[in-house]
Amino acid sequence: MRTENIHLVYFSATYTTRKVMRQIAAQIEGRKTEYDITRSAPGAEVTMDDGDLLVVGMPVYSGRIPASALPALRKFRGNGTPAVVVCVYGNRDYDDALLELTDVVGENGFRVAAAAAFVAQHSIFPQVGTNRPDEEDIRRIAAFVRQFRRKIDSAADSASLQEVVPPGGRPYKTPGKVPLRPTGGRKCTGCGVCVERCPVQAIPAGRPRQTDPQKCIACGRCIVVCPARARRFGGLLYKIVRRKFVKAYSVRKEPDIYV
Ligand SMILES: Cc1cc2nc3c(=O)[nH]c(=O)nc-3n(C[C@H](O)[C@H](O)[C@H](O)COP(=O)(O)O)c2cc1C
Repeated sequence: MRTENIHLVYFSATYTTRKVMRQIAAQIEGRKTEYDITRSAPGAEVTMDDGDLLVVGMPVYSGRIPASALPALRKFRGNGTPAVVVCVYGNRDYDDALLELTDVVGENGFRVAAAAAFVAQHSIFPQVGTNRPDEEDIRRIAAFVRQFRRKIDSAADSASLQEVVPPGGRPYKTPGKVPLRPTGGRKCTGCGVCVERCPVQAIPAGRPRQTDPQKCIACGRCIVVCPARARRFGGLLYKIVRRKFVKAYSVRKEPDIYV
């Protein structure tokens, strides 16, 4: 079957999921439309049909997909339309996230023909998965694209596409609340870039050194966008958790592909 309109939908706070999605996009032929749902959802539902292919990318947050991304993700509706789902995780585990993403996309009218979990630098503990995706990951991404293209191209129609069921359990694991919040330090110039780019409006406009602990999802966006490098995770708790985390999860993991 032909899929000439490629719709790339992703949530990406620190841009590694976006990097994976753009690598995928670079390997697929067709007319591409990118929807970055990190800070906002499309105003109206986006309905897909014949000739369309949905490719969705989500980071893994506590073994799940980010809860704050779900309302926007649910705006994309299919009509038996083929879809490919991708999770990007920080070298610990993707637990139930890929299954959850497959389920959500399936419930919205898509047939999930392929799924993959790729590794990227951990956005809270950058000493884990440092500089990934790397050259080897990019080769694996290209191989994944070749595999799902072959599968979709050789299917007579979407009804005959075999759907994938990635690993994971139902009910999905309950995500633990991450007790870490980035804050601004003395280098903060009050420019407001973090206030504007925070996906959940957790940084008060007049007081950008602070973070609203009720709203913050610890995504790390404010750290990577700060031009003065003034924001960071800090404090004793962070240092203790980081030491344990780096010790436990530094052995390199490789991507998993389900086609
Ligand atoms: C709140 C939070 C929870 C996370 N939970 C996990 C996890 O359960 N397993 C894992 O391997 N990585 C986890 N990570 C790391 C991210 O999945 C990883 O860094 C991802 O590449 C971030 O994507 P982004 O750059 O597109 O925001 C977590 C990151 C954050 C911010």
